[in-house]
Amino acid sequence: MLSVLLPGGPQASTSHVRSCPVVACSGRVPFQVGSGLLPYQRAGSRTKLSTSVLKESGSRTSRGTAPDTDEAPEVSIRRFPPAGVAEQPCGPMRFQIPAEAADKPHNILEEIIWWKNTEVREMKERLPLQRVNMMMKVAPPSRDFIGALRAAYQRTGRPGLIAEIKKASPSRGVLKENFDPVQIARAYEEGGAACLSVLTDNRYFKGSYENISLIRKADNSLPIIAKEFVIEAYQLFRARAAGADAVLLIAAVLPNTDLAYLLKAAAKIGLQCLVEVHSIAEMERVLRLDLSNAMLGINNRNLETFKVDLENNRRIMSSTAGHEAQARGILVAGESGIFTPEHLSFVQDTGCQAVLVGESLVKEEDPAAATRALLS
Ligand SMILES: O=P(O)(O)OC[C@@H](O)[C@@H](O)c1c[nH]c2ccccc12
Repeated sequence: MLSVLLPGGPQASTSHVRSCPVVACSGRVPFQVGSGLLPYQRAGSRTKLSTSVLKESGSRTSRGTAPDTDEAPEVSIRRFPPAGVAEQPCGPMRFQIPAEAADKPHNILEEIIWWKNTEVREMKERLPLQRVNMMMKVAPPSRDFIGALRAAYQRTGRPGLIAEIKKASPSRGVLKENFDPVQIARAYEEGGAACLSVLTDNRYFKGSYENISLIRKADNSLPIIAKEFVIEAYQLFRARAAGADAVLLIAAVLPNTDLAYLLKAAAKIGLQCLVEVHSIAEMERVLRLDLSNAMLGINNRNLETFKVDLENNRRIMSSTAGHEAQARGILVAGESGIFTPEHLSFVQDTGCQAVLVGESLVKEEDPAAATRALLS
C-alpha cells in the first residue's frame, strides 16, 4: 500500500490521508512508502491561497468597486487529481496509482493539466534547465507581441489578428493532415495577420516547441505566442529558448500568486504574457495583478461542452471588470469560434482590439486568402 497525502480544495475528500494500492511500477521491486510529503502536497496550500485572495476581493469591494459576481473563485480546475498524480518517480522506479471514478478529470482543461504534470517532468529529464538556459542565450531576440497587435489595430481599424497554428484540437481532432507550420505561418503573414499563436502541447494539439524554432528559422516577421498550458517557469524558459515572444497563462489553472510569479519570470527573460480568462470573476481576479507586461484574452469556448458563445465576450467586456480593463488601456483579445468577418466585428464591438483565431483559418486550403477574407 502506498499512502498519499491528498491535496486540499473543494473536490478533495474530507480525510487527509488516503491509501492507494500500487498497481504498477517500472522498477521490478514491490515497494512500500509510508505517508510523507509527496510532490503534489504543494497543492494542499491552494486552499489557503484561495482564502487570501477572497479577502483581497473583500478589500477591493470596500474600496468601492462593486464586484459583478458574489465572489471571485481562485481556480476552477484542480491542479492535481484528488488521489495525487497518476505516476510518481521514486529513485529508479515509477509508481502508478490507479484512478478511481472520483478522480476522473471534470473537463478537458483539467485532463490536459493533469497530464502536463507528467509531461513537464519528462521534458525536464530530456532537456534540463541548464541546457535550456544555454539555448536561451543563442535564441533569436524577442519582439513586441502586444505592440504588433496595437499597431495593426491602429493601421487597419480592425482587431489585430493572432492567427493560430495547430494540427489538431481536442474538440475537432485533426484539422490539417499535411501540416506544415512554416508554410502556414508564411500564409498568415501574407494574409495580414499581426501575430502567430503556435500550439506547443503535443498530446492534445499535436504541437511542439520545435515548430516555433522552425518558424523563426524561416525568418517569419510575426511575433509568436507559445500556446502552452503553463504550470511552471520551466515552460517559459523552454518557450523563449525556442524563440517565442509571448506565452499564454490561463487564469482557470493558475491562482494569482502563481500568475504574479510567472508574469515576473516572463518579463525577466523578455517574454510578454497573454492572461486568459473565461468569466467575469476571473477577469476581476487577474485585474488585481500588475499587467504592465501583459494583455488579456477572453476565451469564449466552454470547457465542459466545447461550445463557443461570443455573447460571453460581450458579457465580460460590458461588466465592471471589462470596463476597468479598457479604462486602464489593457489590450484584450477575443478568442475562439471566430469564423466570419461578422463574428470579428461582433467581438470588436464589445471592445476587443485583438482576436485569436485558429480553426477557421488553419483548416483552409489557402490560409492566406482565408486570413484576408476574415479581416475584410
Ligand atoms: O480554433 P478557434 O475556435 O478559432 O480557437 C482558437 C483559440 O482561441 C483556442 O485554440 C484556444 C484558446 N485558448 C486556448 C488555450 C489553449 C489551447 C487553445 C486555446
